[in-house]
Amino acid sequence: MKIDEVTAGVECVRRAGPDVEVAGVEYDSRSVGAGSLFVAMRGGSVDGNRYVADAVREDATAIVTDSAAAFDEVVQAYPQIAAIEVRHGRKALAQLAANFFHHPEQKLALSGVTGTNGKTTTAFLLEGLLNQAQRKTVLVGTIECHVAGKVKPSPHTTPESRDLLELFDEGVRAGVTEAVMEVSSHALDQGRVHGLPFDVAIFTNLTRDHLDYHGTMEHYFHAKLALFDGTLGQPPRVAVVNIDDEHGARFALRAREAGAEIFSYGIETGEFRAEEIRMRTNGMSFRLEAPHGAAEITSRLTGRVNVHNLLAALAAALARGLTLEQVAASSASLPCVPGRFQTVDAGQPFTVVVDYAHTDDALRNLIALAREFVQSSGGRVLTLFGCGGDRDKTKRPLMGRAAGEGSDFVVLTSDNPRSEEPEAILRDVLPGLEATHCEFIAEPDRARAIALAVGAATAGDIVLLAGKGHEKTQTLRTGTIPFDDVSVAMTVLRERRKQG
Ligand SMILES: CC(=O)N[C@H]1[C@@H](OP(=O)(O)OP(=O)(O)OC[C@H]2O[C@@H](n3ccc(=O)[nH]c3=O)[C@H](O)[C@@H]2O)O[C@H](CO)[C@@H](O)[C@@H]1O[C@H](C)C(=O)N[C@@H](C)C(=O)N[C@H](CCC(=O)O)C(=O)O
Ligand SMILES: Nc1ncnc2c1ncn2[C@@H]1O[C@H](COP(=O)(O)OP(=O)(O)OP(=O)(O)O)[C@@H](O)[C@H]1O
Ligand SMILES: N[C@H](CCC[C@H](N)C(=O)O)C(=O)O
Ligand SMILES: [Mg+2]
Repeated sequence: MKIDEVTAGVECVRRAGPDVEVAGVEYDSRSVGAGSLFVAMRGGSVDGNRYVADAVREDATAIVTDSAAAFDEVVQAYPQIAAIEVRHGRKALAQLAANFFHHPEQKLALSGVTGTNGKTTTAFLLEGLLNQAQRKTVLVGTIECHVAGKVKPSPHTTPESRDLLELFDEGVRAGVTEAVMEVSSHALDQGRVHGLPFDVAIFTNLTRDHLDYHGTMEHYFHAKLALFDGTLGQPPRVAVVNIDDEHGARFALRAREAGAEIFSYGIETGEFRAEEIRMRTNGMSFRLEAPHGAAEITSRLTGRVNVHNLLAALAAALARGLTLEQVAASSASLPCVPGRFQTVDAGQPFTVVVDYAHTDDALRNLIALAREFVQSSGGRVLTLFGCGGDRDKTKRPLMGRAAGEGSDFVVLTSDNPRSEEPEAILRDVLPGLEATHCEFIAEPDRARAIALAVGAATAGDIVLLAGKGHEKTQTLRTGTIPFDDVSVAMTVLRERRKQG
């Protein structure tokens, strides 16, 4: 593709160099090959402009940079290279990639889910509803990506625009007509989804997380708002908003002002409501009250948070043109999401649950649900959890408090310590946990901690293994090792059985 075609619509500060052919668009020098256009941009940890020489060595034909100095250097040192200076690297990258992949984002109906918790679950549910209606989809999110049923690994909740557009392009070529994606606050803030024309935008909830990145809840709120208020280029056609959340009304107001139609949902308020909820450990049902009728909904998912997630997915599916009859008929067969309230059963007389709760709000909801379930058996709630390293430290004591307040016994352990000292993370949790006077033990080794939690359980109890959900690895200072809560728990349960 000619450089002029790739750069069409990109706001350039300066341009120089020849009229080159572009064979690929890359934002990482390590992916550059012959004919690539390399977008060199300043990041939070390194300056991509440092890698311009590497890109040239790999036979890049064009450099787009967010640095005036780097632009001058390319013009002087590499006259054979097309040089373009832009103000915002990631916004330019999004436009360049959209041009390069022939605008697949305009050939798909895009639904985006944002919020602190529930994005993965809601996205899976919506994808399932669309698939049941014979619509081919792309799914993008934390666990994995799907392109017309083909499963692909997911390095991020929301990939860089270039990778996203490549997935969309693959989808379009496979006959996909809809894309459902999780949109993280990091992605919104950085411009990874800049220019994407969302048809439906979903807000699940806003509670404390990621303050290491956003600084304050107000900044975090504004990052998420960008999906609704036209900041990305245009507002969504429909905004599906959780009106039970304390921030819901603000999202709805700003989306409406921007021109979106609002589909509000909530358990008791909102246009899409759940009435007569009946909850079981292995499923639930309720009557969906919608603006144009009502329908009986049955699901394999359980818990109040999943009533919200289902309402969001149902409202979004209706916004995408499915009928009430279609969504009601499909909901019962939608599978549970891996690592979200996933039970581990080796025939033991108590329940073991693996869940991805990694915020204080999610932990509190999870424990409250477990409490409901043990009420009839008279059992206890035993909670194992940790906090991720190199992430929001302010949530650590709050998670400690949430765990201690609701549980009968807590096992405090490591999540993904990343570059941090595991014991230091545990120390940050203690003030909140100790304030609750709940009995607890601290064991930084997660496998050993799981054995302790399961070992402490007796008939009728619920053991919650929180924080890592579907994850198959644990990241420590020494590297990333294979680790899976479900299989560790299964091994422990089987051994416990053998020992009688
Ligand atoms: C805080 C954050 O979002 N960081 C992401 C971001 O980093 P950054 O902007 O600081 O970039 P950088 O690493 O400084 O590099 C700058 C530029 O130099 C380039 N580079 C770098 C090295 C090199 O040798 N050559 C080269 O060209 C990089 O590709 C990049 O273009 O862009 C990088 C390139 O895509 C990501 O790898 C990195 O993810 C880090 C590892 C990360 O942990 N991100 C997490 C926090 C994240 O994004 N999470 C969210 C949401 C989680 C949720 O769902 O709650 C997500 O969407 O996944
Ligand atoms: N609607 C909800 N409200 C509050 N908590 C929820 C909700 N849905 C799920 N949770 C809790 O949050 C955990 C993570 O859920 P999910 O993976 O769907 O969220 P997410 O927003 O995709 O998270 P992440 O940002 O880490 O990708 C679940 O295991 C559950 O404990
Ligand atoms: N998307 C979240 C996932 C956290 C999962 C938890 N296991 C952890 O490592 O903190 C994050 O990157 O902050
Ligand atoms: Mg997710």
